[in-house]
Amino acid sequence: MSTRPTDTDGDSDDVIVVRGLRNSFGEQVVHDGLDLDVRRGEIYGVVGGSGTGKSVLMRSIIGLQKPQAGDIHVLGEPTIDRPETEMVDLSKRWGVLFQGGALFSTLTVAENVQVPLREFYKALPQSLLDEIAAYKVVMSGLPAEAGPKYPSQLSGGMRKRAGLARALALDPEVLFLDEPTAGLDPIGAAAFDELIRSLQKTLGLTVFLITHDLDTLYAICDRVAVLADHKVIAVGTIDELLATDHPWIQEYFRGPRGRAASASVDHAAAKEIAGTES
Ligand SMILES: Nc1ncnc2c1ncn2[C@@H]1O[C@H](COP(=O)(O)OP(=O)(O)OP(=O)(O)O)[C@@H](O)[C@H]1O
Repeated sequence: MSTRPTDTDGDSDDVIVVRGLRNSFGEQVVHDGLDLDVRRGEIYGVVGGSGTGKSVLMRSIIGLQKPQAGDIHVLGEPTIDRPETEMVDLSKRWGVLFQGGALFSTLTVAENVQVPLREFYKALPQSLLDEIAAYKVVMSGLPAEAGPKYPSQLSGGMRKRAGLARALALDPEVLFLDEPTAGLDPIGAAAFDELIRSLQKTLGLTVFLITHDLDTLYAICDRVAVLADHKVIAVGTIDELLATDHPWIQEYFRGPRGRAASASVDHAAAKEIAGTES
């Protein structure tokens, strides 16, 4: 486990590199000297108390929030102070699922998925837009019949999947997810976790995942970064994090909910082994 990145430039295989990030709103300092590195092909979880700046961090990385200081590179390219046209080209290479899905309520699911396609590839014929949207809808685990429905006609879990279908519209290399399982029941959340894991494997995605969901952290994250004191105070596998003596980390992962999440992963692993052996 590392508490800070070991070099200043990041590894060439790092898809996201943040150095010396500072964000503040008036007197309130959110980040100060924050560093992180996300490796290609990993699911990188980000946790921290409420208000520690997880969403502001994600918004900074994708260029929606201009930091006071720092360097950010995604896929080897800077995201701070880029000319808009260059930023548009870069942003085609990632997909974002915001908290709450952020779907357009007056558009159907299929039309929502087509929004980024229309924005970036204006000349695509409608037949092709329809075909791509239908494919992304099914890829996100929705029935094909969900395409012509409006967000208000879907359950919370289906709306998340619709948001995911839109995030996947441009075949991204990196997927940013902000609290994807918030508001889902445990079964729906576990199914969504599985979907993320399987998409990450089959599409070779790198995933930056903000979550409060301990089950998600245990089930699918390769490494987890902990935000506190305005920076990433520790990053590693959950076992590595458990070996630290930071009080917040201990309380978070060893508290009753952390123990329950750990037990449920152990139980799932035992069932899988039993299934393989029978
Ligand atoms: N545009 C803004 N203007 C002023 N303050 C902001 C703005 N955006 C975020 N903040 C503040 O920055 C802090 C971090 O916000 P952020 O949403 O990143 O927290 P978070 O860690 O994602 O929280 P949660 O886990 O509750 O979603 C909060 O105190 C928030 O009020």
